[in-house]
Amino acid sequence: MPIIRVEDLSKVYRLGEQDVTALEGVSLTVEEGVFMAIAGPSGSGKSTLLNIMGCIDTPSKGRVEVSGKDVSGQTPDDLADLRARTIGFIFQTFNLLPVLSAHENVEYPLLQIPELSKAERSERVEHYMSMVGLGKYAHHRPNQLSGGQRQRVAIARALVTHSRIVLADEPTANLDRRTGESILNLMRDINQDSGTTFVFSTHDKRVMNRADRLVRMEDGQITALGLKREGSWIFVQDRRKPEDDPDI
Ligand SMILES: Nc1ncnc2c1ncn2[C@@H]1O[C@H](COP(=O)(O)OP(=O)(O)OP(=O)(O)O)[C@@H](O)[C@H]1O
Repeated sequence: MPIIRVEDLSKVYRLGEQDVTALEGVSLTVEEGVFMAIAGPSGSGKSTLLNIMGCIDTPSKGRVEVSGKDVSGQTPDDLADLRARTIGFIFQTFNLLPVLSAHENVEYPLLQIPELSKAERSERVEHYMSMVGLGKYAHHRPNQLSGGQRQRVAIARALVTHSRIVLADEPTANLDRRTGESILNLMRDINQDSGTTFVFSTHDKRVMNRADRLVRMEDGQITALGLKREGSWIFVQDRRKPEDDPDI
């Protein structure tokens, strides 16, 4: 069963007197366990698509299913619960709370799960902090951590609720190349070890080439859909123009 399915999505933002079409007729199936990259130029709709798949934004038109459930009929409380228990987010600017320690940042989403005791929360936080290699940094505040370490905290925070899906908006954009690679390796290891589905947007060709599924976007539409087979991309839908980059 696909873990996310979107059908004929459109999103129009009203900006003053103008309508801006961010997505137009986007349909996509995300199978459980994939490591999927969404690539495309700035303004092509990558973040809008991720936000709608993660139920933090709603489409103007179209259908969104998460874990087989149509989310359009759900109340804001149901959606908050679905997000809290199923979906983790990672952002390019890390989005950690500056006044909280690394441990407290990771613990924060667990406060929305009332059946967990304080001891269970601590045990989970320690497990994920050590999984991302930050066991010794629990008491550091974000401004006492490097960019790569902050993104590791964000990864632990995304996983601590036992999310089956992690959506990451340009997770390596603010990191130098080596640190970005180590973050990507960490995400890939977690994907392979635990089967957690990852969908991430990127501009970076090296990052997209690490994926096993590739969605190419242009002007709010999907122009190509790639599957990795024995190290090469096979495109099952391809509406790219001849002047587009042939590699992606
Ligand atoms: N809140 C908003 N209000 C108005 N227009 C918006 C809003 N959010 C996005 N847009 C517009 O929608 C289009 C798609 O934006 P989106 O952020 O999804 O693109 P993107 O591919 O993620 O870009 P980038 O790579 O620069 O982050 C753009 O034209 C953008 O200006």
